Amino acid sequence: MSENCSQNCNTHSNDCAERKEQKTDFSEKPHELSNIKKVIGIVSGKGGVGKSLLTSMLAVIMNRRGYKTAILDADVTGPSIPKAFGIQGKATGTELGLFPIKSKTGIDIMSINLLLENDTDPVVWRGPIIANTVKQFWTDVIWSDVDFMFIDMPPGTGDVPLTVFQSIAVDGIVIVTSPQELVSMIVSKAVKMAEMMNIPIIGLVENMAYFKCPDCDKEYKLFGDSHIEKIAGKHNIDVLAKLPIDPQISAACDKGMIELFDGNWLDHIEEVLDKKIEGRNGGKKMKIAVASENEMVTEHFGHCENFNIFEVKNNQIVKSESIPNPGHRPGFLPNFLNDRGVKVIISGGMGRGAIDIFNEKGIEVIIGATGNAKVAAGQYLQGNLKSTGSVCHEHQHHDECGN
Ligand SMILES: Nc1ncnc2c1ncn2[C@@H]1O[C@H](COP(=O)(O)OP(=O)(O)OP(=O)(O)O)[C@@H](O)[C@H]1O
Repeated sequence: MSENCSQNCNTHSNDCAERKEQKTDFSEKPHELSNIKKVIGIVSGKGGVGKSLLTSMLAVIMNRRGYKTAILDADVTGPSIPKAFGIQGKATGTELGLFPIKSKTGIDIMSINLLLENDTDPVVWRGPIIANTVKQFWTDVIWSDVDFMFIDMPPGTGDVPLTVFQSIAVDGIVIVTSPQELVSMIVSKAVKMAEMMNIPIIGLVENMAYFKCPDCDKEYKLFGDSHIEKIAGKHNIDVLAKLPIDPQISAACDKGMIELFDGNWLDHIEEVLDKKIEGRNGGKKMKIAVASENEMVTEHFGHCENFNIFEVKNNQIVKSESIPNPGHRPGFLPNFLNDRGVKVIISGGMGRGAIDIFNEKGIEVIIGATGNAKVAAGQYLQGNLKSTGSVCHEHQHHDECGN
């Protein structure tokens, strides 16, 4: 360290070797017992356009198709999800965390209304508390295995939705509008917010687009002609669906029977969400390193013989290579693997020091693994390999395990 260094990088404009990078990553990890594959946020420019309805419908459709589905109701000041699903009970918890409530057809739901004593109590909290509540729905709720989580986002593009986007790793958003809104401006704002957050936009849904006369089947555009295609074209995004105003829909919401809704407007959504959205380990490439003795997971991370590196795409191993351990010096191996793009390290055992360095670099550490390295990597991708979390303290392992 230079002799002039005050260890406060803000007081100097010059770059120096000791300069520490400012961290701007506010993302929070989900509860360690949650294994959530894809997270879809439903956003709108303002309240009352059908955001909760669309969130519910998407969850119902994906649940009908056999996916494990969950709804995180982040619309804390206007929570309408429990009512639409007819949920009366209250959420429970243990010292480990909170449990969502299962709907009649098995959709896991968490909402502020499942925690308030009286669900007609207004939530008159300020923005930071609301944002924090939503964060806790992500970090403190034990969601277990979820294929698709749908988040009913707080309305608008202000402070609260922004904080939610920063803390929860959303894989894509669906923007819902209605024709009477100032659609163009609202969509532009939502698109800008998504771009700022670097979140893919899955598409637009126009709600209340028309009313179909039950007697003559004629469609009436109650709010005038739609400009949704033009707006979508301007931003190069897809129009996923146009939903009619349908008294049966509002009746289903009011009676808590949204799970029985009938309509084919969103039938193609499985294709869009399953194939086109990159999940946590989805379309993005990533690498898993397994500390090994040849083909087998080793107990001793620092003194392993080789690292089996598996390249993953669409949650599948697409390439395998074995690289020799370049040698063990404290703190060296985490940097060595990080430089090679490794995002997950699997080992039998590891010292606290090495675990901390990996964690600082955002690399997930799985310890306690045994057996064949490729099988272990495959189990991890299936969500079946959990870290025992056991740190190696034994004196004789001190050096071998990478302390
Ligand atoms: N296409 C539709 N046909 C009939 N009723 C609808 C339709 N879309 C929404 N509604 C009704 O309009 C009301 C508002 O919808 P919803 O709660 O989904 O809006 P929102 O955007 O989530 O609003 P908020 O942000 O205020 O919660 C609900 O009673 C819902 O049943």
